[in-house]
Amino acid sequence: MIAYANAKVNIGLHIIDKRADGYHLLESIFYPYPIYDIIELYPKASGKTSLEISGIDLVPDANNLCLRAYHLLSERYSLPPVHIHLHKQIPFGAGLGGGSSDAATVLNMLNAQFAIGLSDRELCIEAARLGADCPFFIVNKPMYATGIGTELTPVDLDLSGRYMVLIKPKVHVSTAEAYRGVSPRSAEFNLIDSVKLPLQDWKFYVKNDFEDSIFLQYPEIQEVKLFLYEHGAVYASMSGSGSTVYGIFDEEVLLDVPEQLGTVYYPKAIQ
Ligand SMILES: C[C@@](CO)(OP(=O)(O)O)[C@H](O)COP(=O)(O)OP(=O)(O)OC[C@H]1O[C@@H](n2ccc(N)nc2=O)[C@H](O)[C@@H]1O
Ligand SMILES: Nc1ncnc2c1ncn2[C@@H]1O[C@H](COP(=O)(O)OP(=O)(O)O)[C@@H](O)[C@H]1O
Repeated sequence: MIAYANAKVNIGLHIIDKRADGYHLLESIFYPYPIYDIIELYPKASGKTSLEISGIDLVPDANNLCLRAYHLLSERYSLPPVHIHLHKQIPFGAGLGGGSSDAATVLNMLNAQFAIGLSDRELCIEAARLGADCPFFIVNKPMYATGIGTELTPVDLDLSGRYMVLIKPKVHVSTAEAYRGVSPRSAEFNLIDSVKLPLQDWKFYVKNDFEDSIFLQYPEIQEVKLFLYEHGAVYASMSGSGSTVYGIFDEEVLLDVPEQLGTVYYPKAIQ
């Protein structure tokens, strides 16, 4: 069985409070983005569950979210061993949720392959054990996320007529470290109302609270945002805890991105 795991971007992100266990309460819009990891999974007649990774350089250790997703379900449903081949294309430490997407995709694949019969709602509960971003990838439609990111409500936001480009600076940002650098505060503007405004007004109202502290630490990420505005983006923002910055354009663009700024990603259909 082969499946494609897409990325996400965060449209606005307010960090509202910090829980006693250290997790933060937030509001954000999670929006699917069409770049993909490719996952092949098949049952093995014998031996142990194994993971092989190609594409972007990521070492296949026991903490890989593909394996954690397998072990989560195999403990409860005594699944046979499987082999997983992850072809990694979504950059990590990028705010694109690639690891969470892989995990959600493996949960979906196991559920189908072994006819476990879990509903999407039940899969979301399992996914939340693997990461706060993970349930979103089970639903995989534009969602207004609250709580620690696991409470999801469909949101009426359609950017399909626009063109979104990503630039991933060379630096990786650790999510846990990024959360340690922010101070929660009540949101200045209501996010759901703000995204109903014309796109050219978003730059005044749709904010990612991680930007201030991350831009201070990594000015090269802010440079990417300025580059996107200078090259015609109607709206640009860092995604999640970074380091990727996306720009939304009125029409298709081909950007001449200086090598030192980072790697550019254009939306692409599954190949
Ligand atoms: C910031 C966001 C925005 O969508 O995405 P990324 O930038 O990572 O893609 C998410 O909140 C990331 O979610 P996810 O990457 O699944 O986080 P987890 O694995 O659950 O947690 C990693 C660490 O981040 C911190 N964390 C995570 C979520 C949250 N609401 N509050 C937190 O404080 C915790 O320190 C936790 O140990
Ligand atoms: N399948 C996976 N793909 C990417 N990263 C993974 C995976 N499994 C575990 N990780 C770990 O999770 C970290 C965060 O990866 P990822 O979720 O892609 O980025 P982000 O949190 O920036 O969206 C990586 O640095 C890596 O150590």
